[in-house]
Amino acid sequence: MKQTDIQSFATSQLSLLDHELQAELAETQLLTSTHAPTVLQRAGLALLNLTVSSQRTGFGGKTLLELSLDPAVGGGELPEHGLRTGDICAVAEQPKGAERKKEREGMEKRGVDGVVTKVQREAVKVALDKDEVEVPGGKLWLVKLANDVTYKRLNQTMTQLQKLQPSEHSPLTQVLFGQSSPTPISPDDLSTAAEIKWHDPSLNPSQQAAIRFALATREVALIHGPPGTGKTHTLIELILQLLARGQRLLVCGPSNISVDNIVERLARHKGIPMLRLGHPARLLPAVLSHSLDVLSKTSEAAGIVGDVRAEMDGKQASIRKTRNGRERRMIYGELRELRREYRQREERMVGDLVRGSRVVLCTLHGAGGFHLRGERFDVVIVDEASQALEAQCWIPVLASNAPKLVLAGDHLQLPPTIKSLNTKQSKPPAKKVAEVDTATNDLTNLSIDDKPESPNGNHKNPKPATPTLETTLFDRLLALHGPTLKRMLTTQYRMHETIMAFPSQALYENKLLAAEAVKTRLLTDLPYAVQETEDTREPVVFWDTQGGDFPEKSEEEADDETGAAKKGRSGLLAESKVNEHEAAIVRLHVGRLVAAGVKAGDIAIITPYNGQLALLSQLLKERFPGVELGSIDGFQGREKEAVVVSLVRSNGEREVGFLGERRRLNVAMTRPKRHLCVVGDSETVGSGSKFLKAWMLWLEERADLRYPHLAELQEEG
Ligand SMILES: Nc1ncnc2c1ncn2[C@@H]1O[C@H](COP(=O)(O)OP(=O)(O)OP(=O)(O)O)[C@@H](O)[C@H]1O
Repeated sequence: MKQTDIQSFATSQLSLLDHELQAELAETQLLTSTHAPTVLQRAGLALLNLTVSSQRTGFGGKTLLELSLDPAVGGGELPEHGLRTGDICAVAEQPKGAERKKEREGMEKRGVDGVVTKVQREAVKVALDKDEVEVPGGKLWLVKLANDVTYKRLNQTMTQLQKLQPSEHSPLTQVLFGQSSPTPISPDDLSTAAEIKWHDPSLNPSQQAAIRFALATREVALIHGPPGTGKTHTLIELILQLLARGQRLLVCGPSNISVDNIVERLARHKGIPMLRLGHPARLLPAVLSHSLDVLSKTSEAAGIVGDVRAEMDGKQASIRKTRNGRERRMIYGELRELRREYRQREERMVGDLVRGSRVVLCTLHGAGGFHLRGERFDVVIVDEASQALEAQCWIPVLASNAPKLVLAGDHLQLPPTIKSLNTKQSKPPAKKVAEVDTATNDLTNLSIDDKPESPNGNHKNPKPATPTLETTLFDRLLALHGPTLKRMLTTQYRMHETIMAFPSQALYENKLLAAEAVKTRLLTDLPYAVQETEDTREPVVFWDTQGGDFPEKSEEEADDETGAAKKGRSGLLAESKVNEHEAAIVRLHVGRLVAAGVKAGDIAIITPYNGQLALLSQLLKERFPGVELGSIDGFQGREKEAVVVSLVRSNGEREVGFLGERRRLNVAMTRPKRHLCVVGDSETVGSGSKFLKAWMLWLEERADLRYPHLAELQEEG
């Protein structure tokens, strides 16, 4: 790519991002203006009948509100709601009665915006965005807003990229855009890397090779980690090795959980000066002690900052007590002064902490915060890079000024969540970008993509198609520079070798090996008593429902038949697929596993369709408490001893919908350790794509095959 290509890349990303934002804003606005508050609450978009139970000063000098149920409605535990830490929301007076609609239209104007910082059983905490706002009185509600913060930062980043002058293109940027080729790794570099003293002597050869490669690389290295191959394990060793070479590192992941995972493991190695940037409310307990907020409380400078904070808390409390307008204004004035002072002191202290850290860890988004301004790093490491938008990856790249980038991920699992509330498949969906860690399970719109693609990337094509938002940096670099840029981890520590066989053959060039410890592990080898049955001795079971007796239905058809009320679903939130007979097979199979002694907590049921998920929950939750139910997408990154997959699609038209996305199927079939049970119609599913056809044939040959009979199901059910 030439200079103009970098510009046009950034320009096209900006326009795609804007398009997404507009779609999201339109959707949220439509939902909140056309639906009653109770409907929004059931749909997970609002929380009603709240009151401010406390108000104080939080990190960054922001006002923190604690909202609990109004005692007038009985107080106590909050009802089920969909608000999560990190959600952007408005706190506003709850509209009532006939004026409801009119009032809601003005809601955003009257309410105050903030971010959810903590969700508890009886309270939700919100950090307000603006400094001087009057918190509305009376009965309040909390409404989710479109998350434009994410977009704003992506937008800033792409604008920065767009404006880079050719003289400002670092060698890394040039390689990332194909203006130059990666520097060949010299024998000198490799021989230095050969003298490695490993912290973890148990690393396997492919992990060692990936680390040597990443150490020797000048600009960019990709570590390709198929399921269970110890990608994070490898990154920890890489981080230790880079530190031993005196390098300063910025380590990021797309979600808080991906970052915390690394912090937790790194923390086991004593004495590493590391700092976790990010809001403490979102952090795991073990990670907290390395987080900025805690360090700033315990460090020396914290005393001085704490004094101002206490004074501010006092003022906040007195605001809520006084009703006198003049007095309130005066207190607000004083608060403003204090806040300014607080911020100055805090920034100085934070600056010291950041400068003193050799490893800074944060989300990709978090790397764009002011804390890193002007900081320099030697290497940026991004874990789960194939689950991040390319624009997100540019945040730490530009913020860190680092000459070297290491991306770890698996581009053959699901890409970042780009989704829409509009689930009609017939028209092109308006998509939205969701924060990966707050992703819900609405899956119906991910792109159906079964293009033939070499796992090495299509590097023979020198002109890859114009990247869309979904094209990850990982994918784009593979297409641009080919497989020389990556090293693949090949020993997996999760699956029985039979479970591994198909994904290895179909997606990973037949290169996966099962580690000795897991290779032949069955449910009967669990560390507790499990009876040997025709199920527990099989690593892979396939219930083939072909023949037309197990038809799918749209969720609406199923509801109409049972007369079930559509709880809080509007046209925008509805439309999925269910397969009732398949659900009965799942119940039968799980029942048999449990009867043989497999603990319910060791079993997961996953399906691509929300409708089926709801049905399975109804059927199984009470009967088998402890069995985990989830969407395939939500289960990425997870594992279980036994996994049952319900494929749902069974129809005369042979439509497979988003089963056509092989990366989704890959995730589904690589979650189990000892037992995979697939329930599906080989005729319908096998017609979906070459990949699905191959999978169905493989299952017919290699799995323990079952042909279900309706009568038998009814008997056992
Ligand atoms: N060299 C090794 N020897 C023994 N066990 C290993 C080795 N490398 C990784 N493991 C084990 O494999 C499992 C998976 O490792 P890790 O969590 O790092 O994998 P991952 O690739 O990041 O996971 P995912 O598949 O979710 O991406 C862990 O239980 C880890 O302890």
